[in-house]
Amino acid sequence: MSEKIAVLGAGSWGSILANLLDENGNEVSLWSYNPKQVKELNEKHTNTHYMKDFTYSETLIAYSDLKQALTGATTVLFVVPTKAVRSVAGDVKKVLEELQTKPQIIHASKGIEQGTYKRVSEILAEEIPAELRKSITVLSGPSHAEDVAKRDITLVTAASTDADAAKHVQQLFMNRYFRVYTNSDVIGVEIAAALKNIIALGTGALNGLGYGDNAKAALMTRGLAEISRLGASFGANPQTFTGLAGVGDIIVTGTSENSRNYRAGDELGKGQSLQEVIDTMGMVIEGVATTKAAYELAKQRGVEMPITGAIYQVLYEGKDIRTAISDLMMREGRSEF
Ligand SMILES: NC(=O)c1ccc[n+]([C@@H]2O[C@H](COP(=O)([O-])OP(=O)(O)OC[C@H]3O[C@@H](n4cnc5c(N)ncnc54)[C@H](O)[C@@H]3O)[C@@H](O)[C@H]2O)c1
Ligand SMILES: O=P(O)(O)OC[C@H](O)CO
Repeated sequence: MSEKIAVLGAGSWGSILANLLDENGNEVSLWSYNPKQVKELNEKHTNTHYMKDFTYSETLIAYSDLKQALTGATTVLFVVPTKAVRSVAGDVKKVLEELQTKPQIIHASKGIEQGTYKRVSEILAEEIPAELRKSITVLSGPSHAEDVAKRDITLVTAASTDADAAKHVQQLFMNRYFRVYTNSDVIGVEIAAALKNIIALGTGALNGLGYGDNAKAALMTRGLAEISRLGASFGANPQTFTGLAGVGDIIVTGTSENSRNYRAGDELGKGQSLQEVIDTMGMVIEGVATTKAAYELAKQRGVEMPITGAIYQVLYEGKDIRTAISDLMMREGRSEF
């Protein structure tokens, strides 16, 4: 099967997924709002700031003009940071109406919108033409761009309320190193994907402070418990949190130097300020904004999320990390389940 696919967002993940789709035999246009990046991708087939030492397929074409990128596309994949999804989707809507095309919509972003607390598929549903909403599919799971760039084995899930749409995404992405399952639980997959970044900030901080594996395993396990509680309050399927988007992604993000969230936490643990960490990363650290959104959302819904609350206090209220850890540890004893 070969298609014309437009990938929107040429950071680490967008550019590597675009390259994978190209390798799978599709005609891929990669859109970035940064003309310098487009020039580098087309002339040198590199994207040095985001993927050091990777050479992209010569048939992958980058565009800074959205209309050019979307022309003829039967599938559109959004991979911009969550904070940019609404504005990019609004622009996409205008172009699609002009082109009179009706592509399938996929996204691979992991976050929750500030203020509205919307998941990415909800933002897209509000912004794209109404007839495309049903096709929205989320691609998520334990997947660092750096590993996919090496064609290392990666398993993810494609979640949609439309089974045919999820199946289509599975077929588009599957290859010898990239295996895709389908899932109908969009809510659970998106909540798990967004909130695991908060926990990775935490395990990174534990690492920076010199804590060991026990502490990180504890944080990931109890972190997933509170993520599942929030998911349940929205009607998510509890099984989703035991799957690729849940436990899988919390392991990969919460233990790896490839994770920007983990690395950011590590630097915080070593004593850098949040602003210093953001300034030096030069790439999106989704967990920072998601911590605020999840903290407010949990309060609004009356869901108990002590770890998220502690990380919120560290990031947004200047609480000392060691005090936050000690306060969590000294909470009243309770039953695990
Ligand atoms: N990097 C990974 O391994 C990975 C894996 C799975 C999911 N994700 C998710 O994918 C999303 C994108 O992450 P990434 O790693 O590619 O980020 P990145 O920081 O590497 O790149 C982000 C890209 O978005 C562009 N961008 C930023 N603001 C924009 C705006 N307002 N309008 C248009 N474009 C804008 C940047 O120019 C850049 O090209 C995030 O939600 C992330 O959680 C990343
Ligand atoms: O680098 P991070 O922390 O944004 O994590 C990347 C992916 O979400 C891992 O699955």
